[in-house]
Amino acid sequence: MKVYFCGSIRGGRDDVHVYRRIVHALQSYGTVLTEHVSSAELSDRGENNAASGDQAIHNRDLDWLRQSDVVVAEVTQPSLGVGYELGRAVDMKKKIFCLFRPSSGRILSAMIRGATDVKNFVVRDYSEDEVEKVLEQFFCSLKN
Ligand SMILES: O=c1[nH]c(=O)n([C@H]2C[C@H](O)[C@@H](COP(=O)(O)O)O2)cc1CO
Repeated sequence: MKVYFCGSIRGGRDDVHVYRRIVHALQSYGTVLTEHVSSAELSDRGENNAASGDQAIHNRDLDWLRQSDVVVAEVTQPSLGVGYELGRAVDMKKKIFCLFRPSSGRILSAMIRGATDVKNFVVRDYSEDEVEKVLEQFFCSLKN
């Protein structure tokens, strides 16, 4: 199974420790195409500060998105890139699982929570200590 993981980069790296934990858990279900999103070495400058590098990042990520079987997004830290990826993934009819931590005090965008359709677009509120369990439940549900 190929998993596309989305997490904030230029939107802010406050949650990178959570992304690390999610990617580690996801690797027990398949190949994570976007492992770099969880790298502690990647700052909020992104992979490449030169504007010319952005098109390469965009095109590579869209290729990976097309190849993926499932999209998992940590959406607590607002990110334009993650929102864009999710919109494109909906258009590609991907299975999408969004994870949000209410303990952040934030209120998730209506354009994400409101996209829930139970079958292909699931938004799950969770706390960090239950992340592995929540992912296990999601991947089990894919088998049914
Ligand atoms: O350097 C990058 N590499 C990269 O793969 N992305 C993708 C993957 C992330 O899920 C998402 C983050 O978007 P943003 O940088 O707007 O927070 O975009 C985004 C950037 C920088 O925008």
